[in-house]
Amino acid sequence: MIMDEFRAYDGKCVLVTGGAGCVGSNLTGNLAKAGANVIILDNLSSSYEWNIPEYENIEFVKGDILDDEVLKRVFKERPDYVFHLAAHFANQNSVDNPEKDLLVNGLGILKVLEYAQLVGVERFVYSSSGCGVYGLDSKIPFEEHDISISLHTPYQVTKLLGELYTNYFHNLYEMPIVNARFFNVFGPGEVPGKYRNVIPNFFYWAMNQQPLPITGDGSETRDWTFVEDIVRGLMAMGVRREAIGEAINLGSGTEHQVIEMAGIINELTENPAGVVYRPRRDWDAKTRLLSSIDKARRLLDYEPQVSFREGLERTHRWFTENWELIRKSAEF
Ligand SMILES: NC(=O)c1ccc[n+]([C@@H]2O[C@H](COP(=O)([O-])OP(=O)(O)OC[C@H]3O[C@@H](n4cnc5c(N)ncnc54)[C@H](O)[C@@H]3O)[C@@H](O)[C@H]2O)c1
Ligand SMILES: O=c1ccn([C@@H]2O[C@H](COP(=O)(O)OP(=O)(O)O)[C@@H](O)[C@H]2O)c(=O)[nH]1
Repeated sequence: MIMDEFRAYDGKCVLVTGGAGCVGSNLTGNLAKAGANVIILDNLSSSYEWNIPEYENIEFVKGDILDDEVLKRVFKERPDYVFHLAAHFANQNSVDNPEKDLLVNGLGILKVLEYAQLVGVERFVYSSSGCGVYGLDSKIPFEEHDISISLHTPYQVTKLLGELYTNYFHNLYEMPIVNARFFNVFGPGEVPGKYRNVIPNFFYWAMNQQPLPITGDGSETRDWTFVEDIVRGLMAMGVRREAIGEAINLGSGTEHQVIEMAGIINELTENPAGVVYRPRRDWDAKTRLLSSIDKARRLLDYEPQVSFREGLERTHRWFTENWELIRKSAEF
């Protein structure tokens, strides 16, 4: 996947907070392949060390973004680029633990920005969220200007807050920030669990031959985006000048229904148990999420490469190859 422009990372120091997670483990592997010296700062609160790619140019520092001592240690390396992915994840977790959510996603990003400002980074890329910034009053497909401040979970509030902080550092200190608005990411690297996304959890239950619980009527849609496409978009955001100061959607630009996704997963895993219907989650007001990716195409030459079906097949392969580790790690 290495394109010519990603050679800009060769020999550079890149800090990835949350680099052991789903997106982070895929991003750090590709940065390492591009020749970067990668530092992962992650407290493993929602990820596993076995998931970190093994390259000699990846250093893993176990620690918390709220801990000044560990922040001083990683910023002493004077990173050229920061990808800030660490977060308290995600909606249901934030409804259950709203104060922790604010601490990590609010105070956490503020601290990382303060240290990034002190050392003077070439780029600070923040992983914002489509579900966090667009609301019921935003027009579908969501364009970057059409944001909402009528949100439904603490996580959505704090993902938006993160953008307000990055914009503030850009406006006052001219920090070269980019706000990457991910739509529902899926793919190898996301271990199932109580607070994880639907696709890894459906694979887990299907591989255990359990029925897949559809929370709603199954007609709900999401703009599921394969993690490798997200990584290509992120790496372009790190090097493209046109991206500085911008918020840019990273999605697939297509939507699929939950019932379709469940059917493919049951087919791939040969799960005879089918689906069961459960009530919609009380905070889950957005029955459709769909990105416009025109801006990403224009500014980044971004083009999703992996179809939904192929992405699910590749995720299934990862589950099969890592089943014992996944089975031991998944907590519900
Ligand atoms: N996955 C999605 O569908 C999606 C969609 C929109 C936005 N995002 C955002 O993208 C980023 C990455 O998402 P992901 O799916 O890889 O999530 P993830 O939970 O797999 O990764 C987040 C990582 O941050 C780490 N972390 C949490 N709190 C920390 C702390 N206090 N200090 C240090 N590390 C900490 C976790 O251990 C984990 O490895 C997050 O910021 C998330 O909000 C994800
Ligand atoms: O156990 C579950 C969890 C989620 N969903 C559906 O899957 C979609 C995506 O849910 P997820 O929690 O992965 O992401 P989010 O709702 O935060 O976008 C939503 O339409 C949910 O209704 C589901 O049917 N069963």
